[in-house]
Amino acid sequence: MEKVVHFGPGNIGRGFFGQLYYESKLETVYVGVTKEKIQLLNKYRQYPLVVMDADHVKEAKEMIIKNVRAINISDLQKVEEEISNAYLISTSVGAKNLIHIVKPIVKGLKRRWENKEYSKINILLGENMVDTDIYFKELLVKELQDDHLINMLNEYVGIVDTSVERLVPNMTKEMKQGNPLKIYAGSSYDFPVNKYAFKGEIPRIKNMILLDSFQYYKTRKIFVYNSLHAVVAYLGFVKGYQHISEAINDHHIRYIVYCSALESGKALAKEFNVSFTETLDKINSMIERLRDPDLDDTIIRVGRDPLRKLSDNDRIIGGAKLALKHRILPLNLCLAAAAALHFRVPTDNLSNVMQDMIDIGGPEEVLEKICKLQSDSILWGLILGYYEIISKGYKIF
Ligand SMILES: NC(=O)C1=CN([C@@H]2O[C@H](COP(=O)(O)OP(=O)(O)OC[C@H]3O[C@@H](n4cnc5c(N)ncnc54)[C@H](O)[C@@H]3O)[C@@H](O)[C@H]2O)C=CC1
Ligand SMILES: O=P(O)(O)OC[C@H]1O[C@](O)(CO)[C@@H](O)[C@@H]1O
Repeated sequence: MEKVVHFGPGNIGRGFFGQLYYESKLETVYVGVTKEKIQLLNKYRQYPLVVMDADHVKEAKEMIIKNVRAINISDLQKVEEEISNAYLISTSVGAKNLIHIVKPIVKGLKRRWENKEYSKINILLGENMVDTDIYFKELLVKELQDDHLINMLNEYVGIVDTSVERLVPNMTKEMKQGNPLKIYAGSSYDFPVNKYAFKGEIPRIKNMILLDSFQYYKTRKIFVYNSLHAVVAYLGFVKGYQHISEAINDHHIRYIVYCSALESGKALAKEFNVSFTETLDKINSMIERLRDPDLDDTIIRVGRDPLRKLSDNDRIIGGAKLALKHRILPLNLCLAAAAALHFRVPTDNLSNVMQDMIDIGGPEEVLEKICKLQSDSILWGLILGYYEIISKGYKIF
């Protein structure tokens, strides 16, 4: 049985990739950081997955995902060994953690080549980030240093960006009852990937969709669908809600969410010269789906890492900049950015870092360093204006 080394045995790692690989008759070796989870995966070599049916949420289907084991990222030698004879590598560690898996991957690749293993290998990136492939390749090149090794990377390693469509929410204590490895997931099975990024034979993975226009597809996922999700979370947080379904069922919030998605969606259609109709249908159905309390999620999870979500090429500012480029005034995205600047969750480290930045340098510090905005720009003025309005407690939504 061929082996996949998958970094990140979290929600998407177990709730999506594990199933894909099991059903494609591949073995999954998870590389993680949590000792207990690694021990459990090695003890049972399987875990239960509950797939919730989108249209008949009460008819959830439980299955057992098998052929799994796990190793710790700190055990560099084992990681190196596993990569040296792997069929495929994949990730779902969170964009901010990609930097921490570069060294072990490079060591594994070097070991492959030292062993004269010159079969081509692909790295599937399962993170919510635009241009993850470009970013990750830069990290690999920096770590490899040597020109000869960089040539080897170019020749033998495919760095493939993907779009994970499935939603895996926060696991509550009740959900994990009976088995801490148990995971609940949304029903989406599709796995779109960048068709042109593979090296060698394209791996046979169930439900993998080879897309021609991957760049448009992925940017739309982040700038429109993930964006509207984040907008619900940040506006909901300001209004004191805890769940996404509560926030989206608030008429004022729903209206702003819808308008924000129109701003980025229309800008994207113009940028890529495609029709907006299909995107509009999807925006409507996504908003409806978020209203369903059976598929609920927490505002804290969806809004997690606000600094990443406010960065210049991510779901809020990325869409706002593109909108402005196409002469669409992104008032609603700016309001959402201002709300995001108020996101303060003690357990979310990046929200603490953001609040420290704001305490020292004001919201301007985030706008300049993270959003990469100029102080004389339209977006700067709009976001700061909304930030002040929210700070002063005026009700604008
Ligand atoms: N949850 C969801 O519905 C979706 C998530 N995504 C993306 O998938 C990625 C993972 O998200 P989730 O699974 O929800 O998060 P998660 O927090 O449940 O999983 C991340 C996993 O990576 C592990 N990890 C962190 N640093 C690591 C390192 N240096 N080496 C090895 N493992 C490490 C964590 O311990 C955890 O098990 C993110 O980029 C997210 O944006 C994409 C689509 C859907
Ligand atoms: O996983 P991130 O990038 O922190 O953001 C959460 C977003 O990703 C998802 O988990 C899946 O796309 C959504 O629930 C949400 O829009």
